[in-house]
Amino acid sequence: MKSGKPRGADDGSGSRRAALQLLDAVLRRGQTLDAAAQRFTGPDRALALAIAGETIRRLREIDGLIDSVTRLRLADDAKARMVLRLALAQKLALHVPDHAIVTTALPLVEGGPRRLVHGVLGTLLRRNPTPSEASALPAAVEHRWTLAWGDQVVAAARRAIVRRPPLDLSFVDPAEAADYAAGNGGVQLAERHVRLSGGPAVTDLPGFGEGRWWVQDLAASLPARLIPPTAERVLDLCAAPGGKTMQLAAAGHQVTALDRSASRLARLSDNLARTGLRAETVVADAAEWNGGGFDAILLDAPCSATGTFRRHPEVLYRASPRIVAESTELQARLLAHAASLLRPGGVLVYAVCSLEPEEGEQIVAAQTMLEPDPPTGEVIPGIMPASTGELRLLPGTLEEQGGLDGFFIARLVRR
Ligand SMILES: C[S@@+](CC[C@H](N)C(=O)[O-])C[C@H]1O[C@@H](n2cnc3c(N)ncnc32)[C@H](O)[C@@H]1O
Repeated sequence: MKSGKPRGADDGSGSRRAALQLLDAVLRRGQTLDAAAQRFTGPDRALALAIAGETIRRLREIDGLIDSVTRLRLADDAKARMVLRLALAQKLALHVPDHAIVTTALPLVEGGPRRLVHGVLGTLLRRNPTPSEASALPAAVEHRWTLAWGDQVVAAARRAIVRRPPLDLSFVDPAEAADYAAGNGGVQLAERHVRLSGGPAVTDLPGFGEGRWWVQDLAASLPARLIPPTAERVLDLCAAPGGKTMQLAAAGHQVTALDRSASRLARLSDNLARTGLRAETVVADAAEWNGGGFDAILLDAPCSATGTFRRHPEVLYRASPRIVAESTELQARLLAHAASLLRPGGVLVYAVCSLEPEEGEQIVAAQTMLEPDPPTGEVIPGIMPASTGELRLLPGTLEEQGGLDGFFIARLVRR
């Protein structure tokens, strides 16, 4: 290339090679993007993550483009398809110029299907495709969610997956939120919570260093809002990295935060230190730990996390029926044990960031130790629990305000 750069200077190929490895790790080996990206540390990392992430968001839209010009359908895991996917994501979502897309794609198939990739890419780029406002989800997910939630929710999820989700901040001091929103181009959608639509890196935002807030999707803030304000001793089960622990501590509860992962609890302790909040921390298995008599328990159970697909689109390619079934077995055990740690009359809030009813409604319906404890009125403006006390947050909820992660939340009481 006549770039005038010294040999070895970045010509963009390092980030594309890294993106190819990330895509392979996610689609063929079932890893998360963050876990797969840990091996990359240099300047290529951010661009590689952006390319791989946008590819996964628009995978079916992109595959449709590729299939519209190949005579024989390329196998899903063919290298030519992988490279074309990355190239088209740069075209549709990242505004990379066509010549840069081509010159960074071809070295990835050197000694392989170079002519095929060059031909298909050339044809598609000449058509100048534009990004659509919705992209289909993996077929298995669409099938499941159509049965569980219906066509309109699937249509909303197709729109949500291609949109960049907003950044939500939870404030230590609720009195600060309104001024912060006004001063930083945000909106306050609920008490203590500010939504920003973009801007600098989180660590560069005003107030991060002083620990005035932490990042937390608005939906993820709802479970702790259902803990009765009068509860003194509150147990946060499966607590790390501590978004809900900080909420509970900021609301004035005496919090015990338990997680089985010591390294994730260390992150929770760092978060508490940054925000100046306090909680007792315990490394233990929540299905076995025996310290009882709590006034309230928040069980944020491990799950398939399919509700977080706007921030982690790859969850939709990972959450197989086997992973969901493994989660449900653990969730049922955790809920039964958590119920035994409550004092009589104590309240338990069960939450999962999952859009699979097996991990939410069905877990609560199958337990026998607790009864529904419906909260009255809206939890936050626009979000009303069902008469059973359950909250189901689906794609399409508060869409005009930027949407929410998918969640299931239930408030229950021990009689
Ligand atoms: C959904 S995340 C929790 C997020 C956290 N509540 C928050 O708001 O930041 C699930 C957590 O469950 C923990 N976990 C999984 N199985 C567990 C078990 N058997 N006992 C205790 N913690 C467990 C994981 O280590 C992970 O930190």
